[in-house]
Amino acid sequence: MTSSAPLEMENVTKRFGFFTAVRDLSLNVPQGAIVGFLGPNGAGKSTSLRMALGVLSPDEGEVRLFGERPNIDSLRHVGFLPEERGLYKKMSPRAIISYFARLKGMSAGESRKRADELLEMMGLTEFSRSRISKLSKGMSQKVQILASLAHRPDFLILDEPFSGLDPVNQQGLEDLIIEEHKRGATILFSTHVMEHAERLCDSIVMMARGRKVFDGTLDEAFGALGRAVLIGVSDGFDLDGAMTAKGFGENEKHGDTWRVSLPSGRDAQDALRAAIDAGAPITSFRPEDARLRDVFVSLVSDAEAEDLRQSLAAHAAKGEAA
Ligand SMILES: Nc1ncnc2c1ncn2[C@@H]1O[C@H](COP(=O)(O)OP(=O)(O)OP(=O)(O)O)[C@@H](O)[C@H]1O
Repeated sequence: MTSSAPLEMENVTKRFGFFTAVRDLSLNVPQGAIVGFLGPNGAGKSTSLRMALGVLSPDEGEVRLFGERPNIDSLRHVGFLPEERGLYKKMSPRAIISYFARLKGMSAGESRKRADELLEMMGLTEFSRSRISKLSKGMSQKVQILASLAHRPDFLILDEPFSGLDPVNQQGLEDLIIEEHKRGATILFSTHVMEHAERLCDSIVMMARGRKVFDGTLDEAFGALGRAVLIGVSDGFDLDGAMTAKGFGENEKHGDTWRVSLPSGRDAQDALRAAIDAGAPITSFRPEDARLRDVFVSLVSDAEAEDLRQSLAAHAAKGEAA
């Protein structure tokens, strides 16, 4: 296998008619990484993943899979779970999984062995010879996931793999992703569910309205949100005035608790000291425990606000020109 990164996208744009679904996207999925691809509905995730596989061609920019434009050879090393689910209803899970493995070059004997092993891992052994039509939606989704990775791909691309699974099966899928990663696979998966990304990923890429709004490690994502502490005070104390005087300018009140943003170079202890020095009657204190969900909401709303600003500016420019 080549030493090039499993996936590189450079300034990729995709339009459908006048609509730009993906705008100037650059990203790099390095060998051995688990990357989460996040974004609200319609952000352009599936379109980007389809371009990564060569199912769609970009209008601008370049896609490289293991250093080459997606082609039959490079795709042999890739496993893909599409967003659209669907399997041959009359086949059994065992037959489907081994069929997909054989399509990617595995021998008949090895593919059946691998199918049995995977079905056991996902608790599906007793259904291995049933027809897909007899399985629940979640079960057939698990079979489709197993079919995508049966040939032990070097690079696994999963489009919304967790959607439609109950919490137990979501946990089972997290375990499977970790197993695949231990085996040596690089993984890129899209999701709306931040908690999976928080638990599994080395780094994340966030999209909103076709644009990349964040690309970095989880720590960098939390850093992008800005840190804060939550300070509870009694007797309607004016913490805002006190903290502003001590250089903590951004303070929001939520009931008796204030959210005090930490300016760069000041930490939680500095904020606590400042509140004590100001004589605040403190009833509670804790550094804010930011979640990926907060980062996501903040970056996505920034991107939406920027879009609105640009479209208003374009409207105004049109008006002036008329
Ligand atoms: N073949 C197509 N023709 C026209 N528009 C399309 C096509 N495919 C996608 N789009 C549009 O491009 C935008 C991005 O769609 P895409 O499916 O990539 O988003 P997504 O981030 O995967 O969203 P979701 O999480 O809802 O699946 C959407 O507005 C969608 O309607």
